[in-house]
Amino acid sequence: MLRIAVPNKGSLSGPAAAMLHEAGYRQRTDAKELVILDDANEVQFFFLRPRDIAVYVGSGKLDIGITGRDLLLDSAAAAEEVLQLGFARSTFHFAGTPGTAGAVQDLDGVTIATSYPGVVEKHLAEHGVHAGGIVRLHGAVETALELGVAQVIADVVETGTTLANLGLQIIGEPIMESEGIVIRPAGADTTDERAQRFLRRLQSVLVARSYVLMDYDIRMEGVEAAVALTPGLESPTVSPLHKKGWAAVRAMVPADQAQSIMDELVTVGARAILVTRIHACRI
Ligand SMILES: Nc1ncnc2c1ncn2[C@@H]1O[C@H](COP(=O)(O)OP(=O)(O)OP(=O)(O)O)[C@@H](O)[C@H]1O
Ligand SMILES: O=P(O)(O)OC[C@H]1O[C@H](OP(=O)(O)OP(=O)(O)O)[C@H](O)[C@@H]1O
Ligand SMILES: [Mg+2]
Repeated sequence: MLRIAVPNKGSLSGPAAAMLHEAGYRQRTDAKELVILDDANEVQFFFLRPRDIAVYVGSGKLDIGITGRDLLLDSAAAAEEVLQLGFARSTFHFAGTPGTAGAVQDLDGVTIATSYPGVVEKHLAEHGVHAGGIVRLHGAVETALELGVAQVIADVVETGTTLANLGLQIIGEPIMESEGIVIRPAGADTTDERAQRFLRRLQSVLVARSYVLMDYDIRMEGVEAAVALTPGLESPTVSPLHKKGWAAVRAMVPADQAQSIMDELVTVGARAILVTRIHACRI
């Protein structure tokens, strides 16, 4: 039985549950369920606080976990990233009232409030900066400035709305980029078939979401120019049409390029171009 840690709340939990459902795994129907067994797939899911997931996986008590890259780094757990999932994307920044500081080098002796002291301490050490102190908070970190708990904050920024609403400005370069990731214990057996199967299923969801299937008809003499536009993953399927001198082509194309590829295909003579969503796949 593969034991997998899944975020039980916060920005990671909804997208993680949706991805696992799409990958064919049983998910909980009640948010109060903390452990569920998916017998058919031989996995057990443990719904844990996102911040604790790297700790459990790093200790080897669980085989795999879904968490945020920033949470993994903050925990300093002996776990490693094995797959990026593309959701809960955020950037981690220092911020303060305008004029407080221009770069990380200006933070010598400055008090910094954050929910991610591990990430901040590592970044300061890399830049040889000695803060005046780090105040650990569990949320609503931006408010620490108005309440005088710290002079600067370090926090997650997604749209920048929270900072803008409080009249705060980003200081210096991003500390790190984060997103939902899959982690395994450091040095875990990479040939473990059960873990590989789980990772393959999630990778397949990522591919199914980011590609579409494109079909079109084209005269034989136009096939080479057309397949150059739709090379597919391996190579496109080209089949003869009943009408002499014509072929049908089928290829996977990146979903976000589908419209521009269709524009190009029309110029090389393609007709009846159809785009279909991919429900599931294995590549
Ligand atoms: N507004 C946001 N947009 C995108 N990702 C976010 C956002 N806020 C937090 N995250 C990401 O979510 C993960 C933190 O999850 P966690 O559940 O601890 O906090 P949360 O999503 O802010 O939830 P809450 O604050 O309600 O507890 C981190 O990887 C972080 O980068
Ligand atoms: O750039 P934005 O789009 O405004 O998003 C960033 C905000 O979202 C998160 O807060 P959350 O709502 O999770 O509350 P919290 O601070 O209590 O964690 C994060 O801590 C920032 O405050
Ligand atoms: Mg939050």
